Amino acid sequence: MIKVNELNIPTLDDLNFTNSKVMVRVDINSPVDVKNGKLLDDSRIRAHVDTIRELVNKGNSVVLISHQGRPGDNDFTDLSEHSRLLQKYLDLEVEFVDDVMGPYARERIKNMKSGSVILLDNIRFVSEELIEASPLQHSRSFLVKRLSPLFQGYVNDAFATSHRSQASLVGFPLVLRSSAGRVMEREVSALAKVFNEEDSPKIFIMGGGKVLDSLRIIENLVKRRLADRILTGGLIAELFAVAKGLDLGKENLQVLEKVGVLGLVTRARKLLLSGAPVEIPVDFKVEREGKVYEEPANKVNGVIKDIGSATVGIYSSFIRDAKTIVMRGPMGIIEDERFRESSKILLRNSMESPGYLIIGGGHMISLLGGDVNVSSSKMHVSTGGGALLLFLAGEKLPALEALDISAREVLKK
Ligand SMILES: Nc1ncnc2c1ncn2[C@@H]1O[C@H](COP(=O)(O)OP(=O)(O)OP(=O)(O)O)[C@@H](O)[C@H]1O
Ligand SMILES: O=C(O)[C@H](O)COP(=O)(O)O
Repeated sequence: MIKVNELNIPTLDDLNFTNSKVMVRVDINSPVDVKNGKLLDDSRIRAHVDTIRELVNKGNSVVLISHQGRPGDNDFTDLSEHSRLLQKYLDLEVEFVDDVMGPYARERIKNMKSGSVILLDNIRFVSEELIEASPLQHSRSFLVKRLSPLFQGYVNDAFATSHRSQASLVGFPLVLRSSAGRVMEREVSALAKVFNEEDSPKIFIMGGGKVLDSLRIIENLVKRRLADRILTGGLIAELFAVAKGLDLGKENLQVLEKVGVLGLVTRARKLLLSGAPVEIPVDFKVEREGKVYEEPANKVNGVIKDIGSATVGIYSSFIRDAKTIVMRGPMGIIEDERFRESSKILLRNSMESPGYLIIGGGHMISLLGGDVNVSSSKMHVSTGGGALLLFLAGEKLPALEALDISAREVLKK
């Protein structure tokens, strides 16, 4: 059992499914090259291999469900390419069934042999999946009523989707014996450290462009006194610089206005006045007439693109003394290699520091070469984007709540 935020989450060690038919909810939602349907990054597919292999090795028949994209978006595709990659990494046959809960899918599931693997099609082809509703309501959905009788157990391995109260994530645990998979277990165990007192001092390095999400995390960290220091980069740093009264110049204010950040200055200022341990850059890398300059934060003349080297040095000194470091979002516009150095230096210093490092977010993971399986005793690379943000912001994750309910109500039967 994993205990986190008063929840008890069963693991595969608690349920130990053998010779059963098990539904496994994974998150293999991946960036798609819309020109040819190829996946641009398969790290999430690779992340789930050990859960699937463990279940197969115990004689279970495994039926995988996942979403890809959202209806109407150009990355909303079927899962045929995902099944090809899963088969490659699992080194096992993966039967792709281009159905979800219809008669063909149910027939194929009924006829499975022990140790076989099926991947059903995109779960978001089923309209009920996109409804945000309670576990009880979803346990009464057609999706759950049609599929659950075919299984002896359910495993949720989709940490990166655990912030969604959708049928495939919260409906099955109320009717089937359920546990977390190994990805979910690794994520929740690692991230629980953030809330553990003894893993201090804790440094949070918050960057990127999702300013409202990052502000919500910082507000939670300050309210719960979880952070010893919050080092800012990216657009969140610019928000706090403005909140501190720095004049970043018209061009940068226009950038902040355009992405709706200026409306958050009051909230940021309130945090600063409450004594929040938020550090802002002392210098920035700016671009002016096509050239790159480093300028003091109070004398910016150009468009901010990254934090400066003096700031990297100061932030690195804080990192060296930390026991837990959480990094989410890059310090600069890393799509442009001229603005990648600061993030890479801080990432390297964090990895070399004696502290435990948690990294989240697609852009930061890309600096690692995209491998989310880099989980050592000193480091955890999260598969989560929005889910990680909300977990760090102290919000409840419905999929975890549903597993806790299952442990209390289904397992006890
Ligand atoms: N100073 C800056 N000005 C404008 N954009 C910035 C700046 N610094 C970073 N960014 C942008 O932030 C984006 C990444 O932010 P984001 O919050 O999405 O991080 P992430 O690690 O990808 O997280 P997730 O996986 O949740 O998307 C990049 O596209 C980058 O260009
Ligand atoms: O990539 C993600 O953040 C997860 O797969 C969740 O996807 P969603 O935001 O479409 O629910």
